[in-house]
Order: sequence, then structure tokens, then C-alpha cells
Amino acid sequence: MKPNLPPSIAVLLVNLGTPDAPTAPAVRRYLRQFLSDPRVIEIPRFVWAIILNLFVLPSRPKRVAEAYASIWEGDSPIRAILKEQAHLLTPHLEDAAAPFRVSVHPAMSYGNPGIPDVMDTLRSEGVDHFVLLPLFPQYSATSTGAVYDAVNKWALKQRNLPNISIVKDYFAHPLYIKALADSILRFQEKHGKPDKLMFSFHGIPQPYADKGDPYPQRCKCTAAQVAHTLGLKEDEWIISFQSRFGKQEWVKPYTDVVLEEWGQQGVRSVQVVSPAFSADCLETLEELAIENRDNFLNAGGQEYHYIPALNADAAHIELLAAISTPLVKGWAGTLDGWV
Ligand SMILES: C=CC1=C(C)c2cc3[nH]c(cc4nc(cc5[nH]c(cc1n2)c(C)c5CCC(=O)O)C(CCC(=O)O)=C4C)c(C)c3C=C
Ligand SMILES: [Fe+2]
Ligand SMILES: [Fe+2]
Repeated sequence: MKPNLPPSIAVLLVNLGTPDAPTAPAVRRYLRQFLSDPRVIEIPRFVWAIILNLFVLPSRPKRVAEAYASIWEGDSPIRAILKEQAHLLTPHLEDAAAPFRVSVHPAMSYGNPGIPDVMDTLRSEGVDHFVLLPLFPQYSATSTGAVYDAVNKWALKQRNLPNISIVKDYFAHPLYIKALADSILRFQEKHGKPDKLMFSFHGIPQPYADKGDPYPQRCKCTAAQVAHTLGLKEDEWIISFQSRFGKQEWVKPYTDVVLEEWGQQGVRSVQVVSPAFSADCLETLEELAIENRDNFLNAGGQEYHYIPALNADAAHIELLAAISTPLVKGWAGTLDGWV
């Protein structure tokens, strides 16, 4: 006898997270959850709890909330874009799941919609097969690793476990490289070719890389493949890392430092693309498009452009479909016999 609920498949598109509102209390709640994750901050728990509660959470949320307010458009861009990506991906997967149902949902490691809440809701609606696609093209323990943790933590509480698959990353996927290269070319059709193209990735602390986090190598591979696809010469592009947090050394070179040096050295025009971000967010719309623009222009640069993330581009959705289709098909295959 078959249980009454028809089984269905859910794909979760997962991004990092964001506050519920651009206010200091909402940012404080979000930062407390995010920065309490031992995947993100590796300082011993007791010491970090003191620093977090005495120094970070009393002061940082006000400043960061102002930055969020400057980019907020009815919602946080990263969440609005994630919802759109999920909506656009759905029709691409229907054939792969047939004759079973498939749905695509936004989920976030921190803030809302949170991974465990989304999985609870879907489970109660009869989902027995999950595909999680973290939208971090380059694996890092600090980003993708935290998604695995959230799923494992949720799974510990389940008696009747569902099927689960998680995509580790896709830093060299041909459709990813092509989508990036095409988005750069499209941008340059309008704005011309700059003196320098900068691939600015979100950074991680250098000791994390020293202990084996493969993220910087993956970033270098992505950037080199895109530069090769574009036929760029060695001195026409650079890879750099942004968004430092705290006092320790982060992976280098630093985006803000390079831009300042370029401005001083007489580099006239720069375009910055940020392939680690699959959606525009605080770190691109504020830090790259505003803060770092000022760094470059104030140091003597003439022209600065930020090239938007892949967001809801058709080529991006096709890439996400290409990655998730075989996994959805695989789960649909295990359901043979239901119909
Ligand atoms: C030690 C601290 C941090 C690590 C390690 C880190 C890794 C990391 N982060 C992203 C993606 C995003 N980070 C974003 C914001 C953000 N990141 C940190 C700190 C670390 N990130 C902080 C404290 C913040 C919040 C803003 C601030 O207080 O400065 C965002 C933006 C989210 C949004 O709401 O728009 C993204 C996206 C990756 C991919 C990554 C490791 C590779
Ligand atoms: Fe971050
Ligand atoms: Fe930042």
C-alpha cells in the first residue's frame, strides 16, 4: 500500500542571508546569527562571545543598517533576486521531474527564509526529495560549508528522513564561465573596454585558506577561465578580494588597496566584476559600486564601473537548470513505480 501523499521534489536555491529590515535591531538579529556560526568565525567560542557582545553588536548594526537602507528597494536585493531566480528556474525543471511534481524555493543560511523553516514546511507538504543548490559558485567552508551544517542540523531532528542532495559548487562550469564572459562583453558594448578588468571576490581570512579552505584557488580558476575566454592579456585583468571583517589578515590582494594604488599610478578606467556573488547585495551595490568607486576616483582614477552580478539573467537561470536537472531527474528515477 502506498502512503497517501504523492511524493514531490523540491529544489532549494540557497544564498547567504540578509536582515528582515534595514534597521539597527533587525541587522543586529541577523549579525548575531551569522557571526555566531563557528564556520564563519573560528575564534574560540568564549572569547568571541565577549568580543561579539561587547564590541561588534553594540556598534556595527547602526552603520550597517544605514548601508542597507541605501540599497533597500522594498526588500533586501539579495532576497528579492533569490525569489526571482527560484521563480524563473521552476519551468526549466518540470520535464526533468515528470510525472512527479517539482517546485523551487528560496532559502538562506541566516535570516529569512531560513533553511530549516523551508525544509519543515515542504516536508509537511509531502516533499520527500530535496536538491539544495547553494548559490556560491566557489566552495568555501564559510559559505557552502554552513549550508551543509544547516541541513545536517535539521536532519538530526527528523525521524523519517527525506532524500537529500547538495551541490558543492560550480566554479569552472562551462555555462558559468560563459555567462560571466557574456555579461562582461554585453556591459562593454555599452561602456567600452577599460584599462583594467578587476575580478573582485568576497574574501576569507588567510588562516582559513592556510588550513585548507580551497576557496581562493577556486576563485583564481574562475577568473583565469573568464579572462582566457575574453582573450585578455596578463596586464589587463587582476583578481582581488573584498569585504574584510575584523583585524586578522585576509587573502590578498585587497580590492580597496589595489584600486587606490591604480588611481595613484595613473590607471584611467576600471571595470569591476564580482563572480562570487550570484546576486547583487550589500557587498556589491554598496561596497563595490559606491565605496570602492570613491576609493578609485579619489586616488586619481577617471572612470569606474561595477558590472552587475548574474542575478536573473537568462544565461544564469540556464546554468542553474543545467546543474539541477540531472539531480531532479535522478530523484524522479527513484520514484518509478509510483505511477
Ligand atoms: C569572518 C567574517 C566573514 C566571512 C568569512 C565571510 C565569508 C563570505 N561571505 C559571503 C557572502 C556575503 N557576505 C555578506 C555580508 C557580510 N559578510 C560578513 C562577514 C564574513 N563573510 C559580514 C559581517 C557581512 C554583513 C555586512 C557587514 O556587517 O559588513 C553578503 C551580503 C548579504 C546581504 O544582505 O546583502 C554576502 C552575499 C561569501 C560568499 C563568503 C565566503 C566565500
Ligand atoms: Fe560575507
Ligand atoms: Fe562589506
